[in-house]
Amino acid sequence: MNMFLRVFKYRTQNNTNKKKQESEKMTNQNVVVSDAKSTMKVAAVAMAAMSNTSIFSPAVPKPPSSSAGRFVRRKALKKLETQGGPPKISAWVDSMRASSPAKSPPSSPDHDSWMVTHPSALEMFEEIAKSSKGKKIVMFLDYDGTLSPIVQDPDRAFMSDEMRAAVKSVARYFPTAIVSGRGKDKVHDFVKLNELYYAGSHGMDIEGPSNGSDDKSIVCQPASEFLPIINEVYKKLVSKTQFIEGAYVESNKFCLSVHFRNVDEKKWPELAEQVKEVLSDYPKLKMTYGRKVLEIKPTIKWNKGKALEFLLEALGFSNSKDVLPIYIGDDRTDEDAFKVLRKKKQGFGILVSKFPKETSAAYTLQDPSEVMCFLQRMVEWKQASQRGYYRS
Ligand SMILES: O=P(O)(O)OC[C@H]1O[C@H](O[C@H]2O[C@H](CO)[C@@H](O)[C@H](O)[C@H]2O)[C@H](O)[C@@H](O)[C@@H]1O
Repeated sequence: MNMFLRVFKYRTQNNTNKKKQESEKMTNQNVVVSDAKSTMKVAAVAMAAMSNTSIFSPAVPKPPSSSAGRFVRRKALKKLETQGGPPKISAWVDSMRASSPAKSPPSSPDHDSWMVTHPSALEMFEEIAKSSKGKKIVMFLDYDGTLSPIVQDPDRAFMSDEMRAAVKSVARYFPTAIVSGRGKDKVHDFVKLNELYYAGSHGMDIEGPSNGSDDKSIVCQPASEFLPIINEVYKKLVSKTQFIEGAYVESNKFCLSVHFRNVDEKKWPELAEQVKEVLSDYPKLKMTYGRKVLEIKPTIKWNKGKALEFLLEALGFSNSKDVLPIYIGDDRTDEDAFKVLRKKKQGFGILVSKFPKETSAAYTLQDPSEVMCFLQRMVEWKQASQRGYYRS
């Protein structure tokens, strides 16, 4: 991508009434791209993406009936996150439990039937490779639980050197983006590769690869106006939770994570109470449940799916015939990206999970070590096909 940069800033306040209402949620969008024409284009896409209120319900294969309880629990959790009015603390705690439900072990009937509807991306590699014929593959990778294993201490979720080498090789052949709930700089510090795109804060902080100077090819920060209240809430949450052993509030710049992985379950109601109390003063913030974490985000219509769409457009791949996006992730927040791909009938979502889960992903990988194998296989396949050895 050409690196002559211009900065384009726009505000949505002066738009139509609908846009005015929307702008209460998000008023400032900063976009930097390589030339004025594409700047306008990318800005327009971002605007369109922000104002799109429709939520797609893809034709996800029906889960096996024996898993019904788990899927009903997920639905209840979603309802709790999205419905208006403050839920009771007991409901919060139920949701905290539901966000880490009991697992069906691999080889259980549940697991076996799930693998039929969501086969292994390694086993289906030939199919995936075949469907990329004539298309440019773009890789999207979540970080925690995908490139690094889930660990007790969020600050020590390091990725292995072998994984780093695999990601580096993939990025040599395919544009590659890291899409994470972490702050962009923090996830960059973990990954340590300058040649990638980074979408931190659940996609609310996007930056293109550095060209060696200080310039960046793409910058998109749709939640920049929320920075002051996020910082304010961060301080309040740190202060309110400081005496709850094991609680950890992590600042992810445009969003916050309140970790309860190391908090005794008996203390979860107390933690929930404190968080609820702080958030009651901030109606412009919303909360969702992640893996033993409460995620606090601005109430804007932006998520990892929007970040994926933004990046594809910014990379010049708005024509779905030319591109095969592959998105690999393990988290509920990755489902927004899987849904986008399913809706567009474009590319594949790959869920990283050993256990059956409700998902819009087409394929699965069991854990980060399988993710690494998949990335290595992509590179070997690309090298072989460049040498003309690969027949599909
Ligand atoms: O979008 P992601 O890259 O998957 O980030 C989601 C959250 O990941 C991190 O928390 C999770 O991983 C930690 C380290 O393994 C684990 O201790 C924690 O329980 C998990 O929830 C990160 O710390 C959060 O800020 C991210 O939002």
